[in-house]
Amino acid sequence: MTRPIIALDFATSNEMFSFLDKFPKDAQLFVKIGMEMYYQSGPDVIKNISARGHDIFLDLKLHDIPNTVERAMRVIGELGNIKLTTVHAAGGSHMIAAAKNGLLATPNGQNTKLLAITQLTSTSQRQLNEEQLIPGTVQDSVLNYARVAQQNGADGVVSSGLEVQAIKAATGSDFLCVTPGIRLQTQPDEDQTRVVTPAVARQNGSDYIVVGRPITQATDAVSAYQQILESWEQK
Ligand SMILES: O=C(O)c1cc(=O)[nH]c(=O)n1[C@@H]1O[C@H](COP(=O)(O)O)[C@@H](O)[C@H]1O
Repeated sequence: MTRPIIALDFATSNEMFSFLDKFPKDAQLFVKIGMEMYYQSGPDVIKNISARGHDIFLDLKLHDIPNTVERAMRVIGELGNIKLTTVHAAGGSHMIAAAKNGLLATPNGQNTKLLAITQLTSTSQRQLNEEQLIPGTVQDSVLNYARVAQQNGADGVVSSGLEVQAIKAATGSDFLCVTPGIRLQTQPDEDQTRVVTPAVARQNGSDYIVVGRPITQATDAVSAYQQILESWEQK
């Protein structure tokens, strides 16, 4: 069983560290550093978190021309201690392949798994058809991106839990499915549109769930984490 990944979306590193301090000192968490923390604190935040023994998902969602992404991924690879990192699949096959090459170019990056974002969990059917002008269902688009990602060297994808069964059927069980947009039934969706509970993510075959506000904004963060963990581990 993997641990739920906690999205550390905080405005300052002080806030982030006081959140982490609520957990027992020997708790080995799996945490996600996104744009907000990384733009603010840079590589230091990675060093400080891995010094505490936590595993790191660095989620910068790169989306640029292949050369730029390859060079940026080389820098991410050199940071070391990054288990998972992301690009947008919409950047295309050449960009995904370049991202993987960038990681493979550094010894540390060879241990970093590359994930492609398919359709963000905040994207609705209407936005897909009317704003992105992509016809068909969200699942069709997610599956298309998952195939392109797999064919170009990605190790997995990020999608909603609603699409995981279909992705696994199309790509095989080793291709990682990472699932944000996680909410317990009683929790508000906020800006997410394609949400599932941890239990449903597990039943559908997700390898990892990513959970932010339901834990980081809870009055009792440790018990909120426990509740998510129990739902995730439930058969
Ligand atoms: O790449 C991601 O992690 C991601 C992809 C996606 O499609 N949807 C999504 O919500 N995320 C991230 O997952 C986290 C979800 O946060 P909460 O909605 O607060 O649980 C945020 O850090 C998002 O940036």
